[in-house]
Amino acid sequence: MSDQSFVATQDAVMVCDDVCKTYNEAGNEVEVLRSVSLSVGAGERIAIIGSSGSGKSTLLNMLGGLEGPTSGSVTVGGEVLYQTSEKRRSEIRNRMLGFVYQFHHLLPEFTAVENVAIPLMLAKQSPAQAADKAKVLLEKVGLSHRLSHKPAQLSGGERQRVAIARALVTEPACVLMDEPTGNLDRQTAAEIQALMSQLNQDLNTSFIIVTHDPDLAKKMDRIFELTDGGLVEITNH
Ligand SMILES: Nc1ncnc2c1ncn2[C@@H]1O[C@H](COP(=O)(O)OP(=O)(O)OP(=O)(O)O)[C@@H](O)[C@H]1O
Repeated sequence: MSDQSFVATQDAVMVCDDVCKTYNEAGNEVEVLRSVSLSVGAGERIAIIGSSGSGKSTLLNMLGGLEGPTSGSVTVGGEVLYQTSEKRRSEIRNRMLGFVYQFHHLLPEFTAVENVAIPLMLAKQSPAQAADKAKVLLEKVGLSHRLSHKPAQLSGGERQRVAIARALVTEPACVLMDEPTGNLDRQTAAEIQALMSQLNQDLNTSFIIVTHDPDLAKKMDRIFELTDGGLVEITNH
């Protein structure tokens, strides 16, 4: 199927409809998400907050196609994620979504440029083209002096910025971030926020961000809190 089959409508890049998630732990059912619904418009920036263990990562994984709900549906670019094949799901993820996790999962044997170039190569771009784009993104996150460094040669904040560059390099419709500025000092966190705003304005990228940082949450268009398994919108500012 061609890329045109991915539709990021004005109305919703992502829709999460009546999602429930229950884990079965040693015979006990643990209900983590209870009838969660969320619609994310193109260019919309959403913060998800909630106490530890409230289900934020579970929800983010579900929105990102990593873990199916017990019931309910998640639709990305008009396609119901967990009703397609695994192959199709990974195509949707690669084409439509970008991910930044707390543990950045960079490949240790590859340089910063190579780590950022990998999603483009998976999308069938030539290695030279992919490396060029990766360098541009690494410059944007302030790492032009670290292009050939491997993850072990980078600081925690630098690794985080490589992960952010990797998530953004394919210009995804929606970026999912788990504590994107958690390990960063104030100045670097502010730079990353500025980069997100720039992408949001230039490319209408949507962001869904799980965060404990109230400053970051307040900069988003809408804030939701996960509490007792439910997602409740709280008034910004
Ligand atoms: N695979 C699993 N099997 C069983 N229980 C799980 C599983 N994954 C998560 N849980 C449980 O679901 C609940 C929500 O976990 P989750 O990681 O989504 O919370 P969180 O809000 O992201 O927490 P934190 O802010 O501490 O990262 C927790 O009680 C956790 O123990």
